[in-house]
Amino acid sequence: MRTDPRTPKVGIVGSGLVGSTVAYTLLVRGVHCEIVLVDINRAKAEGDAMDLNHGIPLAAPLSIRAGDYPDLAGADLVIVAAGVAQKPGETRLQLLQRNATIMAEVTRQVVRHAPGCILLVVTNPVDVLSYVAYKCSGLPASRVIGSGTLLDTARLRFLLGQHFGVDPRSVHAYVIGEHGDSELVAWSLAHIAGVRLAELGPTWEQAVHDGALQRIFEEVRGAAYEIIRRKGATYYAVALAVARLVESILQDQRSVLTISTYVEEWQGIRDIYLGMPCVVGWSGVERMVDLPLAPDELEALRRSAELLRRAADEVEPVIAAHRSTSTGGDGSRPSGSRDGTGAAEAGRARRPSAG
Ligand SMILES: NC(=O)C1=CN([C@@H]2O[C@H](COP(=O)(O)OP(=O)(O)OC[C@H]3O[C@@H](n4cnc5c(N)ncnc54)[C@H](O)[C@@H]3O)[C@@H](O)[C@H]2O)C=CC1
Ligand SMILES: CC(=O)C(=O)O
Repeated sequence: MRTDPRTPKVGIVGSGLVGSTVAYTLLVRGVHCEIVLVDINRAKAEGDAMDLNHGIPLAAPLSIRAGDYPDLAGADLVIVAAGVAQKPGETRLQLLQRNATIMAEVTRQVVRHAPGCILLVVTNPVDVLSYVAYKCSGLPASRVIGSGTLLDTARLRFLLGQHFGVDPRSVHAYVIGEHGDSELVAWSLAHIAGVRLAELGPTWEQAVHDGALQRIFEEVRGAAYEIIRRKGATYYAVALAVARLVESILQDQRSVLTISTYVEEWQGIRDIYLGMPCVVGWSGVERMVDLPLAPDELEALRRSAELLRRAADEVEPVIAAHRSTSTGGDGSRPSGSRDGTGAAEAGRARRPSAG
């Protein structure tokens, strides 16, 4: 249980389409918190804060303001959605070189002012940039989280719900691996009401034989490309995914969500961030679920991890130039917060350790 009675403080760095929609979603969902918007374009953050504040009387009591990095002091959670987004036809990995430096610089600033925070990376390519943030922040891996395949998993559940004619919230299925072209579905573990898809009988047989599941997977994997081709960006569903994560963290829900998490060593996958179901609560990632994947799924996951590892190697110079000198991203905790209160740090330190 979270014992700290303060109103939780959430920073959003990058008040663009995604960042500002996350703030809007937190407001509309009535998530109890104080929000600070930071953007290199200060006027944009200020305009968003004004616009959102005008909705408070119609939604929920909340404090939203624009600020700079020092205003993040004492933040419990900082969401990073700063950087460039894909143009039509561009892959997420093609953003890597441009966004890695931004992520490294943003991370150093955030940790300088809010060392007790959980860092939640949304900027793409989210898995590699979560790795960059981890290495440059010096925070323990449990407190550096990427939004990972949470959005892809929601897309998958929506489409499977449509296909099988059930509420997508009753569909349990995970997209894992890269939030990108090498992602995969853990089909062998997918189920509806405890009945594995593979055991749904004629419905499943038909879905496999008429290629429906393959089409659903391709639709999930290609969703961002299709939306960006039509309207230039995606932001509503990702904002809901991030808000869901924020709720799980701030309210210590310990929900199982497919976030991007640090895998030190698991089934031959080493030293990389990638999407896996994890228990997420007030202290961040409490544990990764040890999925009993089918052999072909494990093989596909390893291939996805290898691709992410090669991408991480490409930004090693950026990491080397920005690596935390206090801890080197080795999992140890940076020394106390610079706001002098140590509030967020102390609040987390008071929590009982996870199972
Ligand atoms: N992980 C996911 O599931 C998703 C990730 N994204 C990613 O989120 C990122 C943001 O996308 P959008 O909001 O659509 O882009 P956007 O262009 O609307 O917003 C980006 C914002 O970042 C700001 N910014 C740029 N450099 C900065 C810096 N150094 N410090 C502070 N602010 C800075 C810009 O001024 C702008 O307001 C992109 O990388 C996009 O690919 C988008 C959708 C889903
Ligand atoms: C842009 C992006 O990463 C998505 O919508 O999945």
